[in-house]
Amino acid sequence: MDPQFLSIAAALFLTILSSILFVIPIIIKKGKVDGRKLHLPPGPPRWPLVGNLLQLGPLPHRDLAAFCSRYGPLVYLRLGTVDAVTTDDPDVIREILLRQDDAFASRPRTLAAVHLAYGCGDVALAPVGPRWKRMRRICMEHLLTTRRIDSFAHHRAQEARHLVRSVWARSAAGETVNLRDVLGAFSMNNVTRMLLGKQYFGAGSAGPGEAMEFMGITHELFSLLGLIYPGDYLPLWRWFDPQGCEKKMRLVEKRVDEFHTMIIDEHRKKKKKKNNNNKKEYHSEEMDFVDVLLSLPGEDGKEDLEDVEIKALIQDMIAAASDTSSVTNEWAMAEVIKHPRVQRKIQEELDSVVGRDRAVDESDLGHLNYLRCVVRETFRMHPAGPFLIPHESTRATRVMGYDVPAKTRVFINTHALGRNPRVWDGGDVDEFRPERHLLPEGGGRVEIGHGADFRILPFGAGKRKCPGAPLGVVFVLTALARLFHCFEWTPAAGLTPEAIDTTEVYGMTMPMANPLLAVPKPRLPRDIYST
Ligand code: HEM
Repeated sequence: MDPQFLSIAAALFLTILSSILFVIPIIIKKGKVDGRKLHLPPGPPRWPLVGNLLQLGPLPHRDLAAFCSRYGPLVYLRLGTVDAVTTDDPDVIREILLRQDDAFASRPRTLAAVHLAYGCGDVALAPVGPRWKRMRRICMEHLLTTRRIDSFAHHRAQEARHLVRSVWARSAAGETVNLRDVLGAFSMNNVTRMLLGKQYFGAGSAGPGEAMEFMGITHELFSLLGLIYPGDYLPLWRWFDPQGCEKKMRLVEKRVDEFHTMIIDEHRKKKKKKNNNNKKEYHSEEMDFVDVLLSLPGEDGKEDLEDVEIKALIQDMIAAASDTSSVTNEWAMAEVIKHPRVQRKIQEELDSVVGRDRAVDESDLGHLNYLRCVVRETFRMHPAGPFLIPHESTRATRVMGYDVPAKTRVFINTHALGRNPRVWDGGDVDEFRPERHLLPEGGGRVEIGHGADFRILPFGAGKRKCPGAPLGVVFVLTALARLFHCFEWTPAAGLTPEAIDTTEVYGMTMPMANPLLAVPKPRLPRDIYST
C-alpha cells in the first residue's frame, strides 16, 4: 500500500482518537445558545468529529452546489471543529454581504493566512479590526486611486503592445500559441511594473535568475493558498501533518520574505542614490507601489511604515491582482474560440468602434458593450475563484430565520450562483451566451459587477469588496480587445471548436485543467503590429 496513504490514514485515526478526548465536550456546549437549542440551517448528515469534511472531493464548489440544490439556499456544514454555511442564492448573499456586513466581514485565521500573509497582517486575509482597516485604507487612499492607476496607463499600453507582438511573432513562425503563457506574462508584467517597478517576462526583464525565483515562489504561494488543509478544521491533525503542508508553508514563507527584503533594499538604495545626487524627490508618476509605501509615515511618530507592513501589502497585491485577471482572460478566450459566432460579433463591434487602421486603446473600452457582455458571461460561468475569499462571522446572528453561530465560516459559492437554474431561467445555464447581458437599445454601458440583482458576483460586495476591481476590468478588457482586434483565432490543429476542453481545477483561483492552445491569424494591416 502507498506509504503516503498509510501515513494519512494513521494521522486521521490518531486525530479522531485524540479528538474524542478533547473536542466532544466543546461540541456539546456549542449546540445551544442561552440554553436554547440552535435552529441551524438544513444540511447533509455529518459524521462524528470530521463532520462533512469527507464529503468534499477535488471540486468542493460542485459538492457544495449539490448540497444547496438538495437542502436549500443556505446550507449548514460542520467541517471538523468548524461551523460553516454555504450559499448560491442572490437574496442570501445580499443579506450576508450587505445587510449584515458588520457581522460577516471577518476572515478565518487559516494556517496559510498566518504563514503566507505575514501573520494575517495583510488586507485580503486579515480578520476585520483596526489593523485590516488601516491596511485597506492605505490601499484605497495611496495605491489604488484613480490618479495612481492612470499614472500606469503608459506601462499598460506597452504591455499590450508586447502581448500583440509576441503573438504576432509566433503566428509568423506558424506556431500554435499557449494562451496561458502569454496571458500570464501580460498580467504579471503589468502587476510587477506597477508594484515593484520591474518586469519578469520579455525584453527588459529583471534577469532570468530573479524571474525564475519570482515565478517559483508565486506558483508555490498560489497552490498553498488554494489548499483545503485539514489542520484548519481538525487542529489535532497538525500534530501529524502527514503531507508536510505546514513545513512547506514555512519554507515558502521564508523564500517569499527573502524576496521582499531584496525588493525593499533595492528601492531604499535607489532612493538614497537619488538623494545623494541631489535630485528632487520623485514625481508622483514615477513611483511604483513600493516607492509609495516607503514614503508613507508610520504610526506612533515612526518615520516609515514597518517593512513587514510593506511586505504584506505587496504580497497581497501580487496574489490578488495577477492570477485573477489572467485566469479570467484564458476562460474568456476559450469560450469565444469555442463559439465562432461570438468571435465574429466581438470583431464586428471592434471594427465599428475602433476601425481597422489603429490599435485599441483604453479610452475605447467603455464603448465595447458586446465585449463587456462577454466578460460578464465569463464571470458568470467561470468566476476567477470558485468562492469569494472565505468570510467569517464575528458574532452569533440569524440569517433567513436560521441561527448562525459566531465564528462560522461562510463559503459564498460564486461558481454555483452563476449556474443556479433558479436564478438564470431558460434552462441554458451551461451555455456561453453573452447576449443575455445586453441592455435594451440606449440602455448605456454594460457594467461588469454585481449590480442590484446580485446574479453575478465577480468582485464580492460590502466591506471586503475587491478594491482593485476597476483595474482588474481594465486588464481583462485590454487583453481581450487587443487579441480579438488583431487576430482571428481557431483551436489548435486537429481540434474542432466544440472539442475545446473547459474542465476546471479547484484552487484559490480556478483555471482550466489544461492550458488553452490556439492558432492566431493576423487580420489588420501590418503596421498595426509593429507600432
Ligand atoms: C479580474 C481581476 C480581479 C478579480 C476577478 C478579483 C476578485 C476579487 C474577489 C472575488 C475578492 C474577494 C471579495 C470578498 O471576499 O468578498 C477580491 C479581494 C481583493 N482584491 Fe481583487 N480581483 C481582481 C483584481 C484585483 C486587483 C487588480 C487588485 C489590486 C491591485 C486586487 C486586490 C484585492 C484585494 C487587496 C482584496 C482583499 C480585500 C479585503 O479583503 O478587504 N484585486 N478580489
